[in-house]
Amino acid sequence: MSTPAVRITGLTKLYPVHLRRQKVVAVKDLNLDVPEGQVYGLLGPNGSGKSTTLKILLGLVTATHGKTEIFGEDSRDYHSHRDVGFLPENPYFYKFLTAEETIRFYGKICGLGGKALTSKIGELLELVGLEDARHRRVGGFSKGMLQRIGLAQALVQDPRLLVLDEPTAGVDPLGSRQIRDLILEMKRRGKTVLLTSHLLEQVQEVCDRVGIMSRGVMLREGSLTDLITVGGQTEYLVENAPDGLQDKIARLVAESGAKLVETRKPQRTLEKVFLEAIENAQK
Ligand SMILES: Nc1ncnc2c1ncn2[C@@H]1O[C@H](COP(=O)(O)OP(=O)(O)OP(=O)(O)O)[C@@H](O)[C@H]1O
Repeated sequence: MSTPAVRITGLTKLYPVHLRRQKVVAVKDLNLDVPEGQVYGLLGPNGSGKSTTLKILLGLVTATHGKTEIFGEDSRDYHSHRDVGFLPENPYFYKFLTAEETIRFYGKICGLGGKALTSKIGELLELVGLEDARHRRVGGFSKGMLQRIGLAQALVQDPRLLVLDEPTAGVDPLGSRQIRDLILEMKRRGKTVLLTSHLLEQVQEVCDRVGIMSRGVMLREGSLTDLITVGGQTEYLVENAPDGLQDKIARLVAESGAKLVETRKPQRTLEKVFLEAIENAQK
């Protein structure tokens, strides 16, 4: 089997509590693999240890026990970070810089420069849909625009692994749709994405694998399809059903000894209705 993009083995993190002897257990004996080329969603309620796990992986916080690897290298070694782009939970950007200057700033930190960086900036602004805001100061950006400029900075050195902490938190449905489309585009380009979220429907749309954490412990983990498929049942979707078909189907099902559990009209999600209404109004 190929080396996973991320491997976390027996990870535990205890935070000291000021003036107390007992410690907060933020992460407890966590194991997970993120296969290369997949989108992995780490889910859990507030305080379940998601951000701590990411911070340890990125070398921003030290682990109490356990091992974290990026493409087979110990992630405490900063060389392993050359292939990683990171979008923190609440990214902070210099308000007086424009979108272009912001990406240039991060590009230079990553050792890029000259014409290569200038063309990279154009490419990234187009990718995240901010070409029109190229010369606008980031201080006036909406939350959705800030997350998109955050994604652009995470992509500046063309990393193989993207780590996104709550990429759509606080973003409206239209903005979060754009971010999800970008995540899928990254996957199409062969990148691996590890993200955290508590917006479950959104995770369901983009993730191949999911881990559910609570109080630092991994409760469930696996491929999204395995986790959400209801065993022993089959759904049929029929278009233009003539009168009487439903009764015939019910009879056939009864004759076969199976049980017809439910017949219902398919529904669209409220999000789809919302996005359609907004998009039509913008035409
Ligand atoms: N620097 C710190 N010092 C002490 N305790 C901390 C520190 N950072 C996090 N914790 C505690 O560790 C636990 C896990 O926090 P963490 O931020 O990793 O959770 P999370 O799942 O990312 O939550 P959220 O969804 O709110 O971002 C919480 O109980 C939190 O209070």
